[in-house]
Amino acid sequence: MDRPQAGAVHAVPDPGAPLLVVDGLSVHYGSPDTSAPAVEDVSFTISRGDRVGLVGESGSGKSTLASAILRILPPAATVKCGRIELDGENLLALKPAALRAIRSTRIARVPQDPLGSLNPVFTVGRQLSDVIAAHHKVTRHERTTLVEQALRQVGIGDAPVKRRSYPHELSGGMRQRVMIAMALLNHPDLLIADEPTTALDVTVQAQVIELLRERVAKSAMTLLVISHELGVISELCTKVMVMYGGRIVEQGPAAEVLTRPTHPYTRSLLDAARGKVSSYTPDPAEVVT
Ligand SMILES: Nc1ncnc2c1ncn2[C@@H]1O[C@H](COP(=O)(O)OP(=O)(O)OP(=O)(O)O)[C@@H](O)[C@H]1O
Repeated sequence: MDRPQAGAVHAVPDPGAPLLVVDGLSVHYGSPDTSAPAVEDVSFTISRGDRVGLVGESGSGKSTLASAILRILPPAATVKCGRIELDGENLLALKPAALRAIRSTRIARVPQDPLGSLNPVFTVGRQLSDVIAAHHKVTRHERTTLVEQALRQVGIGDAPVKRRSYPHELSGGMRQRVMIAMALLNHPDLLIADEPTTALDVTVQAQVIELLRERVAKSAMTLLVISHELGVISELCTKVMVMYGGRIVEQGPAAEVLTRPTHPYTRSLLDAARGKVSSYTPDPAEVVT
């Protein structure tokens, strides 16, 4: 299945054109007057076909930034200022119905915790089928065929059996495969994978990374991977953005940032990934790029 037949026809995208533009974005939990920003004055552009990794330690603001892009920030959060545009459309100005239409067809997310993201009382097949039904007018029989194709594409061989399974009946790796299938169902322009392997066993992590790499390459999809692990980023991404304290402190091609980092925090991340004891204390005089 490359695209459900009954869907809207998108214009042929121009590879390399800006897809997501984030400009001067700041997010606070609580009042901007009394709370420190979780994301502060963040700007970047992701072009079509880019595979971008967002890396940084816990609490650096990665998930807040992803939630702001997806417009799923909790009520306590406020976007103080900034712009988020997808193909020139201001996501921050969209009404709920327009947002629902964009989610899963234009931007989709592979979550950190597949068990918490799947509904425990419905089979995985039913949940995949509902996502198709929300956006495409296809018969029940066609939906079943599409669901089984989607499961096979993520390496779930016995799809007719597995689609009848409830989430708790599947392994963690299998559940994450289902989430990837769900995210890819409507062929989004941008796939946001938020710590896609963190909840998985080490052996399964490698399989899920390989699956993501294969699916993204096959569909020439634009990818934003969020991870605190440089290994995951280096496996999947062509560009890297490094977050620290709510800011992007360094960004550039993965080959450069991961071999010749310019910011001391990125150097400490790389040292830690290589098993060297390393710590980073910000110097107030440091230039933030
Ligand atoms: N719902 C919330 N309410 C209040 N503060 C929050 C909330 N979520 C995140 N924060 C705060 O915002 C800052 C950024 O957190 P965020 O979760 O975005 O970072 P992260 O880099 O994604 O971390 P992790 O890798 O642990 O998920 C942290 O100081 C965190 O404590």
